[in-house]
Amino acid sequence: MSDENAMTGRGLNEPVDVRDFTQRLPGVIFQFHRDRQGHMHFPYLAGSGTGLPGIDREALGRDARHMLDRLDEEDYPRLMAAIERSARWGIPIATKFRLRLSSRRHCWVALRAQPENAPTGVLWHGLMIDITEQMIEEARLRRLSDTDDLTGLANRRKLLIRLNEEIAKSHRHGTPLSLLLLDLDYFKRINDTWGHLQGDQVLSELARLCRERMRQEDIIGRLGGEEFAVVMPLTPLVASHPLADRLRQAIAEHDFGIATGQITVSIGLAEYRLGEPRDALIARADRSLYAAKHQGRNRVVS
Ligand SMILES: Nc1nc2c(ncn2[C@@H]2O[C@H](COP(=O)(O)OP(=O)(O)OP(=O)(O)O)[C@@H](O)[C@H]2O)c(=O)[nH]1
Repeated sequence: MSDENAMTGRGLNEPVDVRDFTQRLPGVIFQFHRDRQGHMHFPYLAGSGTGLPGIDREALGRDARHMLDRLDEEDYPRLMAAIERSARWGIPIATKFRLRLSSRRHCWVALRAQPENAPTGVLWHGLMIDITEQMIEEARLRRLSDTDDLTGLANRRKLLIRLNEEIAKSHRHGTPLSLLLLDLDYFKRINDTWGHLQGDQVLSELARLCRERMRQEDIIGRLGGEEFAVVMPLTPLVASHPLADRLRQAIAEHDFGIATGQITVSIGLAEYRLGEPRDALIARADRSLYAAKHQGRNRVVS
């Protein structure tokens, strides 16, 4: 007998009280049945890990709706499709979903299940584990990898991903899309005169101003250094130009804590042309920005 088994006083594979054992599992093991009419229930459900709070397990033995009704709206159709695929092709289900605990709280559940054809329909054998903590940690790490440290804006990587998505939408629906590139004027001078820390503060304050001035659906990011970008969905140039100019003016008039009028920005704008590659759009906005610098700064060029 190993040391471990010596502790339990049992030999390996000696009979255990299975009922007691399953109730102590840090998860739920189950059988899930769907009959030919589509009625679903859990003939077997045991374990303690996934609390299924507020869900009566007895009731699940009669009708799985008691749990399915608590599924997050987005996850419900996804899980139903996974069940359908699994039943049709005999492939395992491997997915995760959110269960509503209250109007504002939910938990995440990972589900694995193996289907088997039964005389009455399809029977799955599976397990569910609460993965809420892992999902929260994952979301925290994702936020970190998407966010610019100094300003809290989307970083370059995230902004380019969002730009790709908006270009795809614009391409599909033929809707307008503007890209704005913004660069602080003579920022080196600000750093040299007031110090790098003050420079950092100007960048954070500028980010705050952009967030305040732009619309909820606009995506604002810091491309790096003193260069920022705003992706403006559903916005043609005729609309984005006055918006950009109002932003430019607000920045020029803002008190950044150093002499007002010291901080100005140059802005380059471009509107997406159907079928144009992303980098061509960026290059056109960049050329406009270069022209704004060249023409004397503190201006918008499209
Ligand atoms: N404080 C601070 N400065 C930064 C940061 N990133 C880049 N910079 C500074 O931004 C300055 C950019 O200088 P340049 O590229 O010469 O441009 P500029 O002085 O803004 O001149 P124009 O763009 O031509 O108007 C440099 O001094 C960089 O050190 C940052 O995170 N914090």
